[in-house]
Amino acid sequence: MALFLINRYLGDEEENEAANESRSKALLAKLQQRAKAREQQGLSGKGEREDRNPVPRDSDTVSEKKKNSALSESTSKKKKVKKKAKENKNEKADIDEHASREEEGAADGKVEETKSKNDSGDERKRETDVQSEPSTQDQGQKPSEPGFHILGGFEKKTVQKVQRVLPQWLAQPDVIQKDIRNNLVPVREVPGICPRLLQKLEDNGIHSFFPVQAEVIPAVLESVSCGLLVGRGGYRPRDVCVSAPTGSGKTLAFVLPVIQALSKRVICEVRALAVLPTKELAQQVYKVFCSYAEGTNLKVVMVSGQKTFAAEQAALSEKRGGVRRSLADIVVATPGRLVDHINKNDGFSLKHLRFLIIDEADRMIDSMHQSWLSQVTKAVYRGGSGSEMSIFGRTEPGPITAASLSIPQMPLQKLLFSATLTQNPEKLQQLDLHQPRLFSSVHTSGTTDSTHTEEKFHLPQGLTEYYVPCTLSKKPLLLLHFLLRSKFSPVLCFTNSREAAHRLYLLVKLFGGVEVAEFSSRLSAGERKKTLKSFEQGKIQLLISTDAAARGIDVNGVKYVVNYDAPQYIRTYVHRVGRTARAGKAGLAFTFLLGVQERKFLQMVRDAGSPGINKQIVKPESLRSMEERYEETLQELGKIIKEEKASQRI
Ligand SMILES: Nc1ncnc2c1ncn2[C@@H]1O[C@H](COP(=O)(O)OP(=O)(O)OP(=O)(O)O)[C@@H](O)[C@H]1O
Repeated sequence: MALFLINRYLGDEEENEAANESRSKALLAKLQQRAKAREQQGLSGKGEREDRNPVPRDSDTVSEKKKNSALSESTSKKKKVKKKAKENKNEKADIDEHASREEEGAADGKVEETKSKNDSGDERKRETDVQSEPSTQDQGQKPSEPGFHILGGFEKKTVQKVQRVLPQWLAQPDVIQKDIRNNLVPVREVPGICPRLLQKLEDNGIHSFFPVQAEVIPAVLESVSCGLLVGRGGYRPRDVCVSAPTGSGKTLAFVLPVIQALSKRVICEVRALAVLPTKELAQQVYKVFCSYAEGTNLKVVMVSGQKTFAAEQAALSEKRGGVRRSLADIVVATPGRLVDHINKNDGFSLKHLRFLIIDEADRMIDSMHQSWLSQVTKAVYRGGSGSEMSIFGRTEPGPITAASLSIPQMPLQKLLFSATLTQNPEKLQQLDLHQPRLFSSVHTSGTTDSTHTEEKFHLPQGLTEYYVPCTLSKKPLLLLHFLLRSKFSPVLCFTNSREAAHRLYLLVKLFGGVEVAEFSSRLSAGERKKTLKSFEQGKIQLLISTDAAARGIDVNGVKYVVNYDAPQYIRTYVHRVGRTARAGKAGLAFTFLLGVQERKFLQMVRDAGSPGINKQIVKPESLRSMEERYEETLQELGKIIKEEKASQRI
């Protein structure tokens, strides 16, 4: 009697168990009967054979010899019988297995029952595994040959889902409130800001800090509280990563502490380097640095290709009496021009660099193929190893040891900023961060399902999102309807290519009634700068742009963003719509969606954490009165494009 009852989970088979039981019992009995019959047949067959071929007997043999031979004969007979029985037993097992396999497809669970009487628990389990996976056969694998045992290790196991585990610094960030208006902090309440900067802020009309500034400024100031050489407790300061919505004031969050930290410097050397992806952004950040460096000895220089290489070279350093002298404390650069200066400009030195600021960090990581970061690191530690171990000598940081701490050296602290900072640790690894500290408005749980890898971003609080279902042919009319009938102004409109931007610009211009301009790489840097200025001054009602203006550009007073072409990636969407609803203000974003785009786009926006996107329907009747003029315009547009193509301007 069994001491314990072990209930096994048999899945769906359990339900059919009762029905299958009687059949399997019958089958087992039948098989056992057949095996027995064979066994008997084998024995009787042997007896017959022996009768037919009797062992020849010699009448003259000694009786003892007879005895012995009789004895050995009976022993060998016994052995043979045993052997035969054994063979039959194996045969029976084979038959069982063969029969089980034959029955496999016909009755689930039946074979299971049969085998359970013969096999050990392990074999039974293996068999169950094999049976419970018809997919093996479905996938084109041969079913195992009847009569052969499946040896261990080949059964298909269920693949465990891998949990994505974020490092603690990513999983548990310092939280930044995304609601700007209700979380303003008076500038004088934030500790550590010098009186000169407080005055400057007041002069610039800034009386309160936005949440990101109230969190990040004290953190960076704290890392320089013991001077530029060492961080708190004598250790190398931690790198800082900031992920906060568009228009939340990230620029001031790095400009203010850097200016304050460097304002007491004695010798002019490049101590802060801000790297930005485009000339326009570099120009914007340069302006903010200049504004807050006013009244100090600090010199800010921009190297973005807006001036000639020689002019930038002259602005960065000079040689007096054969001695190089830096003319810049803070350099604002685009990666391409920066690498040019590192490689071709002898007067440009980064040996004293203390802050490396990477704005639009996720984009800058993606453009790592230019290897600008490794070039910067090389330039920082150039000539640092070996003989020149003075207070200014620098070696690339390694593990912390008593020896490594005995000579303090200028640490390089990285400050990363973006509205869509990647949470991909592999990508962030490329930046070689030192004990990073993350400030984020998005809180992600430490572990997530591997299938659910979408990253979440916060959109500005004051943003209202809409999507407008439309057809390809009616898209331009919709835009004109918003401008001429709904009187939207100023509108920043995005297309997916510069050709599309140019075509739409020509079409709106030909239709008339709207002050329109385009913004793309078709224009020179100078033309783009002029266009942005006119748009900011309110001289342009509609600016049609590629993604060149999607990131970072801070144009005051943009009330409407129109995604004329739906963006393909969520990051692009976040940055495009983030050109409105900045600094806690309100703004509207419209995305034109073709029928085929609707489902995927809406899913993408929802997955990224959008609070909700409203449907805006424009009735066809509303467009009817513009249709005739639109048709004429299309014909004119066709001619102009032909002419442009002929003169190869497109
Ligand atoms: N404390 C403040 N009070 C009032 N206005 C502010 C304050 N801080 C920043 N601003 C203004 O808010 C606007 C957006 O700031 P900023 O360009 O730094 O945003 P951002 O977070 O860098 O945006 P993006 O991610 O799009 O680059 C700017 O016009 C800036 O002058």
